[in-house]
Amino acid sequence: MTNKERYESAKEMYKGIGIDTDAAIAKLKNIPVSLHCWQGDDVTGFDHEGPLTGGIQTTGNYPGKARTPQELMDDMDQAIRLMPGKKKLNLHACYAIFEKGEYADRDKLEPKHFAKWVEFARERNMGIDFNPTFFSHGKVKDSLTLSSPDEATRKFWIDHGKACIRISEYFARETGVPCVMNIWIGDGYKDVPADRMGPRMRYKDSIEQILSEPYDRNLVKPCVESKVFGIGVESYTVGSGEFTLSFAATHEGCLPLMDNGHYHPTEVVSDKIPALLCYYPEIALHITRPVRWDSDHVVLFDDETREMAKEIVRCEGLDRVYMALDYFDASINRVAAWTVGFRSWQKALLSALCTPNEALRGLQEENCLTELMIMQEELKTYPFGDIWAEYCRQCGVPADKSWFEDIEKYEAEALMHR
Ligand SMILES: C[C@H](O)[C@H](O)[C@@H](O)C(=O)CO
Ligand SMILES: [Mn+2]
Repeated sequence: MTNKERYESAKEMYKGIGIDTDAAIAKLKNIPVSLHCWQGDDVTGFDHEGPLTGGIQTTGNYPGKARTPQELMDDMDQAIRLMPGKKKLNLHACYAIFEKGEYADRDKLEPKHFAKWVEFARERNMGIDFNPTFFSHGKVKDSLTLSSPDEATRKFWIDHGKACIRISEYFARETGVPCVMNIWIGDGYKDVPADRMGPRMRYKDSIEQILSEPYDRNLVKPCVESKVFGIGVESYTVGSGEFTLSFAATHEGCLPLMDNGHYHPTEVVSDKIPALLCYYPEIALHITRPVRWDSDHVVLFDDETREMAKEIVRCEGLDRVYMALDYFDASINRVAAWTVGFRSWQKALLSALCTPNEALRGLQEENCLTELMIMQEELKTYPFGDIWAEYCRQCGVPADKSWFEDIEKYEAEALMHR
C-alpha cells in the first residue's frame, strides 16, 4: 500500500467514529506552539559568564552546544525544518544580543538588543514569546529577586521586569503576534523559613509594579509561573501554585502558567487544565516531562502528554491555552531533543483532534461507563500513525525517523567542530 492509500484507509476508519481527519490536520497546522531557545545551549544565554542559577539544572555534557547567537539560530533552523506545524520563538532576556563592545544590564535592556531575534522570527513567519531572566546574574549579591527584602535588589529586578514588558510589546508590534511574557522566579529557601508571607507580599507588590508599566493588553499577555520546589530551595518557594493562581485570579489580564514539572509527582496538569478553564479566559502552559522531580526531560508522546493535549482540545481551548515547550537535556544531541519534543507535542495535539470527544462525553453523561472504557481502549489501536504520516507529508517534513539522518549529518559537519 502507498502512504496515500494507507491514509485513505485510516481516514475511513476515523470517519466511522465521526472524525474528519482532513479537518483535524488542517486545524493543527495553524495552532502555534512556542519553541524554547534555551534547549540549544543549556539555558546559558549571552549576557553573563556565571553558572545557571535559580534552582534549575541541566544535566549531561553532550558535545556541540551552541555558544553564539549565530550557532543557536543555525541549530534552531536545523530543528525547525524537521517539525510539522506552526512555531513561535520563545526567548529569555539573557539571550540579548549586544553589538561589539556594547553591554546593558538586565534592568537596562532595550528592544534594540533583540532586533536580530526579530529579524530571525520575521524571516520564518514566527511570533515571539518572552521571559524576563530573574536568575543567572552573578553580580547582584542577593539570591532573592522580586521577593528580596533588600529594596535596591528588588528595584533592580522590578526594573528588569518593566524593561521586558517594553521588549514584549516591541516583539508583538514587529511580528504582528501577541507576546506571552512569563514571570518566573526561583526565590525560596533551602530550609524552614521564619516568614513565608513576607516574601510573597513583596513578590505580589513587585509583579504589580512590573504590570504598572504601560502596555497594550492585546499585544502583551503577562503570566505568572508557579513552582513547588527547586534545587537549593527545597523547603519553600515564594511563587507557589496557590500564590500564582491567586495573583492571576485577582489581577485582570494576568494569566496563570502551569509547568507540568512543577507539581508533586502524583499531581497531573491534565486535570488542572479543565479546572482553570472554568474560571480563566486564557491560561498558559510549559510542556515538559518530569522524572521524579522537575527534571525537564524531553517531551515524549506519553500518557500524560496525550492527556494534556486531549483536555485542551475537548475543552475547546486551542485558542485559550498558550502552549510552550520547556525542557533542557544536555545528555543527547540538543537539536534532536528540540525535534523529538516538538514532534511529540504535535502528535499529542493531532491525536486529541482525532478523538471523538463529543461521542465519548455522551457515553459519560448517559452513564454508559462500560462502553466508555471499551471505546477509549479501542481508540488506542486505531491507525493514528497513518494520520500522522499524512500531516507530516502536508507539512513537508519526514514522518518517520529518517529526519535523524539530517541531524547526524549536521552533528558531524557542524556540532562536533565547536
Ligand atoms: C528557563 C525557564 O524560565 C525555566 O525552565 C522555568 O520556566 C521553569 O520551569 C523553572 O523550573
Ligand atoms: Mn517552566
